[in-house]
Amino acid sequence: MIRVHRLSKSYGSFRAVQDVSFEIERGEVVGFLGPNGAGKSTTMKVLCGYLVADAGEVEVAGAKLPEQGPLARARVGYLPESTPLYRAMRVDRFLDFAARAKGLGRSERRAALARAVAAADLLGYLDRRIDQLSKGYRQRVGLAQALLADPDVLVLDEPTSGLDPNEVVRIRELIRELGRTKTVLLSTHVLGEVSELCPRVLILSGGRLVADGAPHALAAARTSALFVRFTASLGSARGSFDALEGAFDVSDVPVTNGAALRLRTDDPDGLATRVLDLVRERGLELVELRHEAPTLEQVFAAHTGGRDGRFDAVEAGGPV
Ligand SMILES: Nc1ncnc2c1ncn2[C@@H]1O[C@H](COP(=O)(O)OP(=O)(O)OP(=O)(O)O)[C@@H](O)[C@H]1O
Repeated sequence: MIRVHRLSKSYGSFRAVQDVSFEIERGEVVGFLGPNGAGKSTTMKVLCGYLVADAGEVEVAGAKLPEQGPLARARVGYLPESTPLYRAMRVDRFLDFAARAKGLGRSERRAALARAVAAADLLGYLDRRIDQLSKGYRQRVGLAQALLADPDVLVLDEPTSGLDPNEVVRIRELIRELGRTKTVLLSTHVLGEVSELCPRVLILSGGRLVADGAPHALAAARTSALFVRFTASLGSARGSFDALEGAFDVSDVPVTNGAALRLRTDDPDGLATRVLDLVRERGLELVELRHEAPTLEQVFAAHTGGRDGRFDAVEAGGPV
């Protein structure tokens, strides 16, 4: 449904998107992550035919870009970061206007409007002025506008940004519903939203694609840790943990009773076996052994130059 090959886009001499490639199959719901200024909106605008790439090949819903820009705009539903709504207009008139702009004929418009209004859950609000709606409802109007031509592909740029928690929940439900029948590319800064809605994520950083995969697979590819707790202090056995094969960054974790360690590792299963052997050998009393997998936040940070996903007591749930 979406094929991007070596896409680059600059603003003047500033390279906003560099050599980005990915493909999205029909029916996928994909999260598009990246820090501010990573190039997400720029990529999305190119996909929707609103910006022309400097280099690369882009094909969306069968439309080649930029050659078939009008076709792409008809086949892709786009919810921009700040929805350009004519706020003094009534909802129904705005949607009718948007449907005309998409080239829908009179008879098509009626059906398109009814379908989009139902999908965006806007019934009962059609005669309201847009500027009298809450931000969540204005976002629904934007969503209805994106759905007018019944597109196969939806590109949603931070659809829940700035909404109150109830509205966030409702918009996420709508997106989940739409994801059953459509291909969705969703940019967001809310990692919980991605975990909830997207089986796959793309992470952009500094204009480059730095990760592509299922959140759990990306997490599995990162360094994780083992947390081990004992009834009593380790005494002379402490040094043996530093020497365990596959353990690095062995750190003491403050606990109220006994002793605890966090061992960073790329091989949690193998290391757990060696920890248990050592415990037996040294006659230690173990009260807890658990694997701490990296969270999506840590994966994101590691890929985008934030904190590198190191484990400390706070990230791992506070002192034990
Ligand atoms: N019209 C423009 N002219 C010049 N620079 C621009 C323009 N639009 C975006 N940029 C710059 O390009 C870079 C990428 O911007 P873009 O909006 O694509 O990032 P983003 O990942 O969507 O960020 P955010 O999460 O803040 O929306 C940023 O540094 C931005 O300042």
